[in-house]
Amino acid sequence: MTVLKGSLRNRFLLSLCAVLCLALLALVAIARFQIMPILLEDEEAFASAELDRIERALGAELNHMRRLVEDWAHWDDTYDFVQGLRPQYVDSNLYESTLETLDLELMVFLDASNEPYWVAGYDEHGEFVSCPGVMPPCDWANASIAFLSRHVAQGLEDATYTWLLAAPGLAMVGLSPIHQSHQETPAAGWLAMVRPLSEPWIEQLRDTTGIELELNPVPAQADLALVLERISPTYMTASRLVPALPSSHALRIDAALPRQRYQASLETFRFALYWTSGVLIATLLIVLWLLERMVLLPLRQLATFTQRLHREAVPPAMPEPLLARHDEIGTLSREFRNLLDHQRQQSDLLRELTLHDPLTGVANRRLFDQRLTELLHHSGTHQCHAAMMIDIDHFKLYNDHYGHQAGDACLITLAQHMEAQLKPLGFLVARTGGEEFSVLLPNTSEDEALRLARELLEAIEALGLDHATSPTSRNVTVSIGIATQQANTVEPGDIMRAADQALYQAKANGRNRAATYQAFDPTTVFDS
Ligand SMILES: Nc1nc2c(ncn2[C@@H]2O[C@H](COP(=O)(O)OP(=O)(O)OP(=O)(O)O)[C@@H](O)[C@H]2O)c(=O)[nH]1
Repeated sequence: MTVLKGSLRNRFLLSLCAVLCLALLALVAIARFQIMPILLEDEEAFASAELDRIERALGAELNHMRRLVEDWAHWDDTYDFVQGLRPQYVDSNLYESTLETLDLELMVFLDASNEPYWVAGYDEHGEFVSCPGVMPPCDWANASIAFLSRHVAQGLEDATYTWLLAAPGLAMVGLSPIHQSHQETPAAGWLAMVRPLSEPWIEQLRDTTGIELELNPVPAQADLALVLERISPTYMTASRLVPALPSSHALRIDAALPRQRYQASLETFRFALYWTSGVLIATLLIVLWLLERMVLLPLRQLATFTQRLHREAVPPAMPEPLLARHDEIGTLSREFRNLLDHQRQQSDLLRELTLHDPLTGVANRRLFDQRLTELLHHSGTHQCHAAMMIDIDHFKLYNDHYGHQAGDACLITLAQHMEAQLKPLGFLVARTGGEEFSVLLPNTSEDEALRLARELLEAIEALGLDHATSPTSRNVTVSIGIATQQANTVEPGDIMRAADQALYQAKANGRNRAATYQAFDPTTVFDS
């Protein structure tokens, strides 16, 4: 069967493809505008939480520093030391291993007038130095000490402070007033401890937090918000500024973070997307297959059947599988078949009407001529056929006497009688005129035709249909003309003209009789 461009199958296929594309577009749009922002937001929250952890770790270090500086500042020996009462303090406490153990770069003792009393620390060459005040070799610490003195001079409350230092180097500072341990006395000075945020210290912070991080001094900015940079699908950097001293600076925490959560979520989403797409495509294919099986295939069968109806001389039968279906197509097929049957019946009836005489029910002239033509054209040269022409004698008188309706009844009675007598023998009786009948007698010789005509004459007279005004008989009688045809070279009209002439002869000879007409010799009329 030819596949039509605009066939239902192609249109469904196109429509389903369009639906599929739209559904996939919708999925992609959902992914792009709904899912991805959620994943990125989640990733931002993750980065923020990681930076919070780093800040908490820094806070814990500052607290540790706070406790350390407070311990030393609230030690009575320190209190005595800054008042010049315990000079041995230096030898017994401020030696190199103390700072090394405490991981300090510098310890500064300020006296009650906020002047440096003692300085101990590592100079720029890494050499441990310890000296009273900011004098060589402790002058390298000038900048830090000046910064601390300035802060203290600004009128700090009597409390312990910790800061992150961004300049001159990365460091953590603890500052505490020096008090006696058990007595409420005014502060005797301040103790400052500076711990460098060295690479080993940062490495330790990395170990503690499990985060790959850097601490970098940057110029101070108003906006301390999180900055996230997605370097690759698997890796990103998150930065946040934390306040530090001096105020012109800030400390930036840079963390390199894995994008595992994002990747895992993305993977899960992709997995779901692929499966959804797969299920969608499979569903559409199944729908197409079902459509093909349940609708398109039977529709094509129905279309093929209707095409064959036009093409084939013998109408084909409706395919049985279509009729057996219990769905709409089955109903349509059955109704279509019923319609066809009805149409055939109607056309049979129409043919019947066009080929039969409506009054008597016997064949009409059209059918008679048709059969006669077929018979003569399909006969061999040795076959002999005969034809009778029958005319009711004095039928005008019958009509005049008994009326037209009785005349009709008479016509019906005679026609039915003749058909009852001749049809079983395979002969065709037709009403070929008003009160004229013709009989076609295939494969019948002249003698046989004559014998049959005599039987018919007798039988009709024996019917005893009264014909009071007939000059021939008291009953209705007929006259019969007979002609035979032996060669198929003669036209159908010739045999009937010959029969007509024989009929004329029968009437001329006195009616209620049969006369034969010998082919091509109208003079040899036999009168019966
Ligand atoms: N009742 C009736 N009469 C018909 C019908 N058809 C033709 N006739 C009548 O048949 C008659 C034929 O008359 P004619 O041709 O003169 O023939 P006829 O009276 O039989 O005379 P002959 O044939 O010479 O014996 C006419 O009166 C027609 O009206 C019909 O269908 N019904």
